Amino acid sequence: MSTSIEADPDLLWTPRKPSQTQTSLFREHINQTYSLSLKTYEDLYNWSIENRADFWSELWDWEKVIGEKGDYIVDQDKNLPELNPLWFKESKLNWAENQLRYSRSNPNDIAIIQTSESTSDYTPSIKKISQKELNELVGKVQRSLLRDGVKKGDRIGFWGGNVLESVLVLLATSSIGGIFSSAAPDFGLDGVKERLNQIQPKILFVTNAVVYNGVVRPLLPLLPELLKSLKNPPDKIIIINHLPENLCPIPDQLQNNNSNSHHGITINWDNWLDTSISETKFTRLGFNDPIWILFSSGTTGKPKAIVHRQGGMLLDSLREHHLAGDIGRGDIFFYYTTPGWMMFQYLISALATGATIVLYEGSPLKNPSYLFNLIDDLGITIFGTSAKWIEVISKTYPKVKDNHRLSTLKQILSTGSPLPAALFDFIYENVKKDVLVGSITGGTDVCSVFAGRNTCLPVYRGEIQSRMLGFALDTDGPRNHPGELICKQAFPIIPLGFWPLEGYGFPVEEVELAKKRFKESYFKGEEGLWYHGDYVRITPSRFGNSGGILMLGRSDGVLNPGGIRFGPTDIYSVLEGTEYAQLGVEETLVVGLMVDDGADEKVVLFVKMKQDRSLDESLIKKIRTDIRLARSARHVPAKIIQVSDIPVTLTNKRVEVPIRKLINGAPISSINPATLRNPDCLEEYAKLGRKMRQEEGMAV
Ligand SMILES: CC(=O)CC(=O)O
Repeated sequence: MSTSIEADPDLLWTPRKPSQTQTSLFREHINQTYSLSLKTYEDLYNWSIENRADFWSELWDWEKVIGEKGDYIVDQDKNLPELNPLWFKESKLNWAENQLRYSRSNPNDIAIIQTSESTSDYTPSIKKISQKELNELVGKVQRSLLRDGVKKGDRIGFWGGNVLESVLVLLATSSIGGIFSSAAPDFGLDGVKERLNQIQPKILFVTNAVVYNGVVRPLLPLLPELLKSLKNPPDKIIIINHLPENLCPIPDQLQNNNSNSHHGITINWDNWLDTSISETKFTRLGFNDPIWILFSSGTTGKPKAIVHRQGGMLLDSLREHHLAGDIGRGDIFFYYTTPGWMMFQYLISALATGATIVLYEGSPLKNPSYLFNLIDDLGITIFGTSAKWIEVISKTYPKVKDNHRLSTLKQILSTGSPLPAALFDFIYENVKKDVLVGSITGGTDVCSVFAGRNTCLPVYRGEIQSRMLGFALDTDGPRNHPGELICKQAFPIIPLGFWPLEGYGFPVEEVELAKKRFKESYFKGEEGLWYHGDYVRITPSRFGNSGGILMLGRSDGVLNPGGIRFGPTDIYSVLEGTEYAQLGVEETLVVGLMVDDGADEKVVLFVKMKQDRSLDESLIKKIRTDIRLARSARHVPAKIIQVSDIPVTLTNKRVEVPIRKLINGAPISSINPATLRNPDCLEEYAKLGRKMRQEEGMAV
């Protein structure tokens, strides 16, 4: 451990006024309330997990949650393995009421800015919606849903772009106690079908089209086939004209039903919407009532339909945005996402802090300067994206700071995959020096962040700043060694389960199967600890930060050649710099091939090259040398093979686990193609697997 903060070569950024941050002020408040003398973030973190009931209760008050808290928080002693205790059992609240709370106190503040990509014949205008307008719009959607008989527990589906209406539908659904679920425009028909068939929405909203990479991509032509394939189709389909109708006309099969009457199957948003004006009314519900269903990008079986609880989602998003992130009124918060990713919910929940949120629909990369211009034009203060986007920018648009002022920008958040150390350097050298780079991790399973950005702490190269308050995170191995990320105590954002939950009219066998699958997915072993599926290392505590986190890959993608365990990221990070991009390397994937009857494994590196470039002997030699020098001889892949494509999930994550299974002999049918963006490439891996197994003298 370094003795002085300035002497640490990995230190990249320090907060200017750490004592003024929400976390430090909260620590002072805890000290006063409980007569304690917690001095550092680490002290507060330890207190928060040793006194969970007090922590989450204090958080409720600190964040001025609207609702009745009640006396019961959680039974601290009834921990995992009770698996999933109820929290705040006596409380009553409404998620949407809390998201819209600034519409009463600050009606003229801008709540949402909506912007979209353009095409050669379509230039959308930037829309700004005030808090008051937002409340009234949600009220209109709410009344229209109620008129259509929507009630507590009904599922409402949304398929389409990251547009204002998606937020209105989510808020209105929650105001009534409905359960929201959305799919992105780029999910193929099978992906949408699988989701809708599981949850059976009463009403489905669809945007007529989206623009991506300058091209109009209509969704309506897919709708007739989608509806035909649903076991239990929605009562109504509401079409949102995100693009002008002349650019994407309604197909004939849908035209017939498109009437002003509310009995048709498909109705245009404008015809459906109740236009009378009055404020939204909120039904207060229990903390543990469901709010939305997210789908995990698991690659075997049906996607897991994860049900989250409204109180947990509200309280923890305030912990994340306001307490850890100091986001509040005056902030303009952008996160690049689609409604098919949990970052959509992450972005929208920042409304409860009073910040303005920015919705962007379109490709983030068609013009790499576009989003940086947006930061300057809108005065964005918090900018969120994926590690992949930062990597592409570092290769295609490296001189960011020469072209953009970025004077309002305070934080850059990154997720989706680990942010390698080289990309921290890229941001600080080429984007902005005085900015908090927050690599954040959590995911669909918790719909929040377990470890991430923290405004009261320094940023160290390659590290996630801290474990978040209230989560007893650890690894299943010794400290400072890589291990699986676990949570040792129950927390209020454990999902309620997988859909269907009990009590919603689904067959008992389906409910029981969902319960079993849920338990098997996260709670391993006798102790019933929460296994998050990530392979990580918690670094030693530095300057009171409770230890940062290094992400090493998905835990089941762990490599173990000759008994040396390491994550795929150890290899990716060596090959991710500009040098390899210039040599033509586009993407890589690393997995283990089982040898010696499963007693050992060989590391196999698949490389996708840019068009017209090939993986020649000299490049293979360079890869081997660089990995040996940067890591160790044990990390050097035994096989380095060029492939035509690297498989990714619908949310663009590389999939080590199914490819590992495939090359070790599992059939292609064991992988659900609807969960992948490019399932056509699986055949190539199956063939390569057979060839490699033959070379190793195994039966194929
Ligand atoms: C916060 C996250 O972890 C988001 C994701 O990568 O799915």
